[in-house]
Amino acid sequence: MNMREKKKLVMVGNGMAGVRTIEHVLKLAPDTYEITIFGAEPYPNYNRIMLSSVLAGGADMQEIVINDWDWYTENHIHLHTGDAVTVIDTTNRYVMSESGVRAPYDALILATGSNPFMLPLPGANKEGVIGFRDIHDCNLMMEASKKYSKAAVIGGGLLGLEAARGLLHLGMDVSVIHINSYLMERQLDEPAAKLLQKELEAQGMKFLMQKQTSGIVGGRRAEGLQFADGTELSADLIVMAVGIKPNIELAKSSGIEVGRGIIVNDYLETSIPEIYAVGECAEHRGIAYGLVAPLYEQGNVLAKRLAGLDAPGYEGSVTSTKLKVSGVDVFSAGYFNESPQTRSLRIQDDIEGTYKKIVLQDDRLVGAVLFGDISDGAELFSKIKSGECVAGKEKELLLGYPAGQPAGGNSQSARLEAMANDEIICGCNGVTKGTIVDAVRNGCSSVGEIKSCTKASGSCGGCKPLVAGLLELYGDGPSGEPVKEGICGCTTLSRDEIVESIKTMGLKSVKEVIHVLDWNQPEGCSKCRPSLNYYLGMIWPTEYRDEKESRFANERYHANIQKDGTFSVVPRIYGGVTSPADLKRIAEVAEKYEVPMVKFTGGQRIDLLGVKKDDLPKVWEELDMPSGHAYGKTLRTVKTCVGSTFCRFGTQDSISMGIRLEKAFERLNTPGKVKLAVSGCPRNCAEATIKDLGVVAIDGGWEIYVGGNGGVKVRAADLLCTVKSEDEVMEWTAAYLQYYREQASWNERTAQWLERVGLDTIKAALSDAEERQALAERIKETLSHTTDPWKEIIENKELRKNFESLQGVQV
Ligand SMILES: Cc1cc2nc3c(=O)[nH]c(=O)nc-3n(C[C@H](O)[C@H](O)[C@H](O)COP(=O)(O)OP(=O)(O)OC[C@H]3O[C@@H](n4cnc5c(N)ncnc54)[C@H](O)[C@@H]3O)c2cc1C
Ligand SMILES: NC(=O)c1ccc[n+]([C@@H]2O[C@H](COP(=O)([O-])OP(=O)(O)OC[C@H]3O[C@@H](n4cnc5c(N)ncnc54)[C@H](O)[C@@H]3O)[C@@H](O)[C@H]2O)c1
Ligand code: SF4
Ligand code: FES
Repeated sequence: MNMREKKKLVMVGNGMAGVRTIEHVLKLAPDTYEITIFGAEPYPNYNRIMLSSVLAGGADMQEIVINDWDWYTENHIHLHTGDAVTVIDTTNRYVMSESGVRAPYDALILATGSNPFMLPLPGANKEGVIGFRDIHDCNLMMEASKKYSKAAVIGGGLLGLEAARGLLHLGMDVSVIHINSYLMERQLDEPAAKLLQKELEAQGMKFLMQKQTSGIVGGRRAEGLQFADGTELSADLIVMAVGIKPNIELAKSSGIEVGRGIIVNDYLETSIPEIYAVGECAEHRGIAYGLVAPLYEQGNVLAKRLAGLDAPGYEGSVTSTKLKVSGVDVFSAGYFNESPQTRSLRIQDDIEGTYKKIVLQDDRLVGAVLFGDISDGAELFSKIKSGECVAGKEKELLLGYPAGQPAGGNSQSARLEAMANDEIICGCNGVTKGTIVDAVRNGCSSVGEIKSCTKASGSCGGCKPLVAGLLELYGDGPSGEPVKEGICGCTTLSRDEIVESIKTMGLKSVKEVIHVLDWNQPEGCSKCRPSLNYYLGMIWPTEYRDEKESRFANERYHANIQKDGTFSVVPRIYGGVTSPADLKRIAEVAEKYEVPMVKFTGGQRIDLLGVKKDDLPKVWEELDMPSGHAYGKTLRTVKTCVGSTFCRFGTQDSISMGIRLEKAFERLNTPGKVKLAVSGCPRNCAEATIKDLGVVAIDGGWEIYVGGNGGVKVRAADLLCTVKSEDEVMEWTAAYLQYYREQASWNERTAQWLERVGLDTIKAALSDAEERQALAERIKETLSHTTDPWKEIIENKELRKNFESLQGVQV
């Protein structure tokens, strides 16, 4: 067909929903239209969703372009960017732009999106008060972060929290002002929102809840906020994220019927013939959507209409959302609030930090909220959309695996394999498992290729791990390229690369590392999660909050699980020295809780074996002794010999030296477990030379041995140094342990580490007095933030509950 015979299709708005519609039109009716697009922004079509990631350092501006300039040229599209349409002449069928471009149309699409809703507060027009909608806003925030330090975000919804996270990443002190009593009330219920707030507070975000802003103070530039209750907050940058308003002004002034948005029917037709509206600016059956998935569905329907195909209309969408804040997994879909017609099932695990609620109506799933573990999101959302009957399967949906089956078979690949072909993997683009599997079978061999071919993972990116999982499951495996060995199968990054990235990029949580460093499994695995938890705690001793869910079961329960499911309890007995009173108490507790066995350990401690899980907090409480940490990668014991107080050979007081060491370094997190010993003379009765660090008294001083091991592979320790005083023993031990903490890989015992790096390297690092003292200072700082885990659980009702049998299931 000749170009001149083509119909003229004009689109106002060069954003996500509009251009997606055009892409479909080009596929369905490549020769029907001569296309002209006007965009008010001076850019080609870009992924607005990813602005949050740009702000948070997870992507750069170049990466977010969806269709570059060449795409428009290749598809013969006349593009006018940085030029807003100001007039629609609906009688003579043309539009006119700000710069005076006149474009006649046969069909006109309005895809003008939304504008951020700016609260009409006194002072809202001051410099430094912005919305968060486009590249310009994003640049303003990045610039402001270089000059100013305090940011206030008004609105604790999806956008506000993503903006706040980005500003935190940029080093600002960020307060979120929220009008409601809990965050994201449009997407979450209260328990999930409270968990979210706690998690974000741990990342450094501050919250002012139930606060109504009454004004913005300052001179030309904003300097702070005033609230209705008379309080104030100082801020150099104020971001308003209190919702959006469909951009309807152009339509309204052209006589097109509008409500909250531009009113459209099921075929996206407005009140004026040949004028259509799609995306956030459109109001369909009373709803103006603010997420891309429904907008893309609208785009599909409109493209078919424009291509002249006889296809069903758009009937509205059920939506799902995910908050794109690294380190926090939140998912919500459908109708998640209870009503007299619904019933809900909930499960909450405070140790794992997870929450899950499903809402049912007439035996159908109508809504879900997930926090902490969102791996069931895709499946639940599919069930909500399909409206299938789930009677009898409610608990299965809640627990995420068939009731009665162990969760072990619940790996991502097992789930993906079990999914039906019509289940949606990419919510944003409505791409099913079947479509992705077909793409893989037709030769797509990377997530990028699958994205080009199916669009899956091309919008918010939240489904990338599932797409990668399907590729692994149904692809041909590695393409022969050399694969770099990572710390586990989830990444190709080495231990050192990860530690370096955590430091330089300021990553503060396991999930953030997984997200920013692009792990191929969204939840990580049992190998990388505990190691990341360790590295984060080692690097950020003051601010990092230990992630219990990233620890092995023994460390989560602060007791070693035994063959029969019971636990062993080893209280701390410093230096192996006890008292009649402590022994009596141990005996009474053992009798009261019918502990089947009381045994001395190889490290001179008393082990109560066979304690029931429910009894653990009570046993700890009644023992009233600190945890002996017999279960963790930490300082286990300091074994001592009798020493000079009673032994006639003893030259030094090994017991008091041992107790001093144990009291100084108990509770320390280390890459592998650490055992110490102190002997009072070279006869070495405490076997100090097969310990991670052993101290042996000699005439006039002490020898310090390192890297010994008495386990599977016996290794005699090497002499690190000889010192004169107890204080020097303390300093060298502190420096050695901290150097090991900073340099070793997680799960690497000192013996393996020493063999890997060599004794000379360690000696060189510690021989400099200044460096040694700096290491000792760092360990001191770390230790000042540790607490006794047993005590913490005894005193915290919520944590205590996790030791009761299956908690939190409410039907
Ligand atoms: C920071 C951020 C994060 C988001 N994250 C998510 C997410 O994770 N998941 C999700 O589903 N959604 C998310 N959204 C929402 C999503 O980006 C929007 O739903 C989507 O972009 C809407 O597409 P649209 O084409 O309707 O509007 P837009 O993408 O806003 O495009 C409209 C375009 O029209 C232009 N325009 C307006 N008037 C005129 C005129 N008169 N002449 C010419 N051009 C005009 C505008 O300048 C704009 O470029 C996010 C939004 C933001 C701001
Ligand atoms: N991850 C995602 O899916 C994502 C991310 C960003 C944005 N978006 C979309 O962008 C749009 C805008 O997001 P949003 O968060 O601004 O809208 P929203 O309507 O979801 O949330 C606005 C929040 O601001 C609060 N609020 C309203 N008035 C306030 C006031 N005076 N003071 C303090 N708080 C006030 C509300 O209680 C509400 O929780 C939405 O359509 C959203 O879906 C989605
Ligand atoms: S190591 Fe020396 S001091 Fe200690 S108990 Fe043995 S002989 Fe006595
Ligand atoms: S779910 Fe957002 S890109 Fe796939």
